[in-house]
Amino acid sequence: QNTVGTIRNDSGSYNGYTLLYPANSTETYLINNCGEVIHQWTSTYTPAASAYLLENGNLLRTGKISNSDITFGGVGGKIELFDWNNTLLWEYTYSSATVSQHHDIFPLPNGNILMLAVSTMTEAEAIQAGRDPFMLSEGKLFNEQILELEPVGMNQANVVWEWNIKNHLIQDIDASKDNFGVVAENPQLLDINYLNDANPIANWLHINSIQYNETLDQIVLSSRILSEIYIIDHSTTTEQAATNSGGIYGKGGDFLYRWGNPEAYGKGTSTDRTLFSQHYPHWIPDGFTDAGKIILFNNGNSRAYSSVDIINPPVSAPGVYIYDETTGYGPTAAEWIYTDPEPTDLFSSILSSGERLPNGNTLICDGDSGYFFEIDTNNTIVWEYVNPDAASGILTQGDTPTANLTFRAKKFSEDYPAFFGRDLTPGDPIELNPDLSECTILSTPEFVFDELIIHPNPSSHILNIKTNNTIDKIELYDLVGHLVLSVKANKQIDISHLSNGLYLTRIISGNHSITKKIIKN
Ligand SMILES: O=[N+]([O-])c1ccc(OS(=O)(=O)O)cc1
Repeated sequence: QNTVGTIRNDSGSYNGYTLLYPANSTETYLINNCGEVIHQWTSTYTPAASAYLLENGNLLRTGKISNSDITFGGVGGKIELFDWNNTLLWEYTYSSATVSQHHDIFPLPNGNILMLAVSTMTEAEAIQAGRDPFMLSEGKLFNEQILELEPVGMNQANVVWEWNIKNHLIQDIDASKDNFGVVAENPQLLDINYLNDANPIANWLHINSIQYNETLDQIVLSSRILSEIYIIDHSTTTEQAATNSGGIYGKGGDFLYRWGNPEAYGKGTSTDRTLFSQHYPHWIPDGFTDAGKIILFNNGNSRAYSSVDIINPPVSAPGVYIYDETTGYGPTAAEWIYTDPEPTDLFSSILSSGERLPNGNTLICDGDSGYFFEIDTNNTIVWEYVNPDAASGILTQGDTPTANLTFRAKKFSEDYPAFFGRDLTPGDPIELNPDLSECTILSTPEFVFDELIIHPNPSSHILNIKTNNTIDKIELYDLVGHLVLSVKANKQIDISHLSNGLYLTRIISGNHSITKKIIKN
């Protein structure tokens, strides 16, 4: 039995490439299901927490730089963008005595980057914002902010949008302050004095994730300490985002939705909690099982087991969340919950993730053990991998792993555009003295083009090929296998000179191809 690297690869596993960015390592790896390294990037920094492989093959990665003033787990301060060949294209530093990037970022479709950060409120500012003066154990309080960065040059950015939690607070202890009000009547605001039984530290929210839904133009955040997730509008201007009006949903930067701990907004008690220091809430992508719902890793602090949960927020229209004056935001419970058959056998108090895969499997990262596992639709474990790149260095097969934490696991399909035209020849596994005797890459499912349509068919003259994938080459074969036509990078071919009959059209994209029948008439 292997102790690190791939532990299991059964026939039901999803055959793709997994991005691995160990928390204590400067390396980022792309591995196949046997744990063989397909590609690797090297930074000078360990990650703040997250990293992303972009569709163009670039790696966008957070980095941890030292900051003696802002020190909580997940503090980074840096973002780096590498191309496929590990050339640093851009870097950005957001770190000082009073601000820091931390945990997560999100690459937007337009090339901008959403960045999570804290900025320090002084004791006086916190009290002016309604914080109970007895709840300022560090003499400061962190304002959580989101900055949208438009990269400029090699190491600069324009901040093109901004949101700050300090503009969306409420409190019921000091009527002399502007934001005094009834917490239970204002679920769109955050009670600055709700501690959820935590110590009154500066990092009172510990936001650990930012994810984005392009269709809705909404952002979902996750607070580890308050055990709540929050959805806000991204369609606002920066000015609107500081208020309670404007944007597609008309609420400015106020919460559109919150879930996990209704006690936080006066709609329940601690027994109504459904989330426990959760991580990585994100919308399941279109085309996947449970698309549009929110999946997350529910770490389970204070209940001592972790789960992966899917919730389906009730809406009256897309992105418009139903609020019940008595019970608050629904649903009352998650729609799907995965726990280990022996629930306490899966427990990670920090980090971690769960994500749906294209074939309906679910990939789970037990972060504090650096353990990735994939379950099929019957909850059977079909793939297991243990990160061998630990704080002490690269582990050897057979070692008992320690300090090999991982923030998230993300598996990409073989047809993810980043892989087109790349050399994906497997190298060695990461671990020393590897043992792949039990592992084979079991299946190479046919490459699926994203909605490939050939029309008209039959055709006497022109064939049009409609697909979002890049077409590198089109080949036409007759029924005895002779190549009769070969066209480079085109979405249209002229077949008027061919004799009538049946042909096979082979469409090539990177190192994948698909073959379709067409009729010339
Ligand atoms: O040890 N860390 O690197 C670490 C610990 C906690 C942490 O915050 S959490 O909310 O993601 O668990 C982030 C990073």
